[in-house]
Amino acid sequence: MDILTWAALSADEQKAALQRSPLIGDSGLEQSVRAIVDAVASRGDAALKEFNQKFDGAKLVNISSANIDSLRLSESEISAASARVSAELKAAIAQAMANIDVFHSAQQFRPIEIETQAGVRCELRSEPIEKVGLYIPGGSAPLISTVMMLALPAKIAGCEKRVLVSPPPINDAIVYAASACGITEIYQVGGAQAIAALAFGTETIPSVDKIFGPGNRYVTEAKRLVSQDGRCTVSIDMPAGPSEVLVIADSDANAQFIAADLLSQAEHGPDSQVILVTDSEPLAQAVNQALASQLAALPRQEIAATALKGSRTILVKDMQEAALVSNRYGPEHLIIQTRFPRDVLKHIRAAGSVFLGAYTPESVGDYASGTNHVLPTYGYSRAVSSLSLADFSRRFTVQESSAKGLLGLGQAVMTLASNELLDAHKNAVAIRLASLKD
Ligand SMILES: NC(=O)c1ccc[n+]([C@@H]2O[C@H](COP(=O)([O-])OP(=O)(O)OC[C@H]3O[C@@H](n4cnc5c(N)ncnc54)[C@H](O)[C@@H]3O)[C@@H](O)[C@H]2O)c1
Ligand SMILES: N[C@H](CO)Cc1c[nH]c[nH+]1
Ligand SMILES: [Zn+2]
Repeated sequence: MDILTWAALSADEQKAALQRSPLIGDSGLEQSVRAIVDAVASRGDAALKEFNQKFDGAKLVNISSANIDSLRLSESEISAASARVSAELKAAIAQAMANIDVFHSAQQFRPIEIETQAGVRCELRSEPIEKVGLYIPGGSAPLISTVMMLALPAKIAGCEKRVLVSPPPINDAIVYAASACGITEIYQVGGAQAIAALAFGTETIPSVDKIFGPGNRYVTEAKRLVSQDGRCTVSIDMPAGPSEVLVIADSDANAQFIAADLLSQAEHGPDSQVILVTDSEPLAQAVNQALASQLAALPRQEIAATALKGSRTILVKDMQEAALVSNRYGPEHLIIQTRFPRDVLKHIRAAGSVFLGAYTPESVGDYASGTNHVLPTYGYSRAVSSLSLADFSRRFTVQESSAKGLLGLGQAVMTLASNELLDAHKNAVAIRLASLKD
């Protein structure tokens, strides 16, 4: 990776050093995704089957079990797929599920009920979102872990209808994990077309209230488009696009560990990005050497090598400057491999998920520590939170004023209404206060 010295860069060069590959605002991407979304909105299942053939058809050759003409998996297909999953993988899924369950169950909402002034009671309540759609990426790697990250919180939150979509041919372990997490509605369709189906509904796939899940640029763009489309009313979790990691390291850090962590995200896709920020030039050089030797042994070396081309190392003067650079980038994942990682953590203002110390590779959070791996990318971690139980429910307020409460609050409300020139608002109070004088 190129090694840049932060202090020697102009303001524009610093900006360029923290640039991702274009995703949002790419008009070519928007146009092609809009065409897919419109086709699904107007032609439903027929369009889905055409796109399945067009974008995923090549993978279906010689796969007899992949019947993409029936979009929904039958009960017997679900059982058969589950039976093909090894006992070892089932045990790993069970261990991951237990940790994800513990961490997300601990996030249960606590209602608030409070008297703001005598006779005026305010409440904050929460209800599960009724219908949720869960997108599981499957283009270049079958993300079994994403099933657990979405399906478990949806179940814990109490979402009644939980629909899962993933590109064909759907992976057996994705089907097994879905079933283990209580999902019975599984559809074989991916990409922008799957997102459009969840937004508008088709003859086979039901529309949902909120769409969750990460994906490539087509999926992420489709989520953005449908969430702004006047023809449907669907929310999305967040822009969770191509994976990224930023590692902050000092001279104490292990170059081999860092290279392994950088490659773990670079292998996700050619548009993934990895950044090393360090105050040690010898470490930066050692990481570059380790990257070269570890990359050569990876099956997905072509993908990772492309991602590394768009990645870089930034040399800073100290850990405080490292935190400043990281905050400006707002990484999806932040790994801190320094002598005192919690001291650096104190300065962190923007990151989707943080991994502390030499023995916390990002992989543990990706799969099984218990935290959620669906995280904001593209700098959105500055304002958007990592996925949690709260995302699967909606919060709403309740208020109740007694007659005494209205006597105490009414005049202030009427004064505010008068000053907003909204007499009907004022009258709604005045008519009641008058009735109390009778
Ligand atoms: N941010 C997060 O929380 C998070 C978590 C997990 C994974 N990810 C990211 O998810 C992504 C998964 O990507 P993927 O590609 O492997 O799987 P994917 O399921 O997101 O996308 C595959 C689909 O893309 C569509 N597609 C492919 N080429 C197309 C084209 N030219 N035009 C229109 N549509 C096309 C196809 O329909 C295909 O089914 C990776 O970038 C990974 O880094 C992010
Ligand atoms: N690193 C991804 C989130 O950006 C999640 C993942 C799933 N499997 C492996 N990794
Ligand atoms: Zn990962």
